[in-house]
Amino acid sequence: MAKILIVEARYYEHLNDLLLLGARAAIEAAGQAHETVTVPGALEIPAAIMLASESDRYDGFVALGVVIRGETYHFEIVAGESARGIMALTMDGLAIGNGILTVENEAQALERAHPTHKDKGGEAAKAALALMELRARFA
Ligand SMILES: Nc1c(NC[C@H](O)[C@H](O)[C@H](O)CO)[nH]c(=O)[nH]c1=O
Ligand SMILES: CC(=O)[C@@H](O)COP(=O)(O)O
Repeated sequence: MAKILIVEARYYEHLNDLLLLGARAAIEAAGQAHETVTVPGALEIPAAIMLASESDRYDGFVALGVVIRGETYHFEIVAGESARGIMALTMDGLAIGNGILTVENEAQALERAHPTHKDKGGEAAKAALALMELRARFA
């Protein structure tokens, strides 16, 4: 059984709960195991994945979080740099699904976080599982 580490940036509690529901359901439907760790914000997710990957305990990773645009340029930094960090780790060979929502408002986030709506948490988990399968195929 493979083990996936879910790294969640718990910036919006209720939205993260929905993303977690979807991600965990997808992993369990695939018959795999999961653990979850929490970081303060999306900017900390890439570092948390990097640190966890050094343990060799996990076969894949799912990044979950919500970044909602505010008044300043900080949205671009948080959204862009968390995505860039995750992509860099993915290109370094880690199987990571990116479920960090980068949206204009809470309504957009809710629609995408809800597992019975756009289920971006489940989508990210399925992406990580797909990369894990590809890695096994090419091994
Ligand atoms: N505004 C949001 C943040 N900001 C916090 C950063 O992610 C980071 O934790 C801080 O800059 C300290 O390094 N994080 C989110 O996940 N979502 C936001 O909307
Ligand atoms: C995405 C953010 O960092 C944002 O929530 C922060 O809000 P503000 O730009 O108004 O400080």
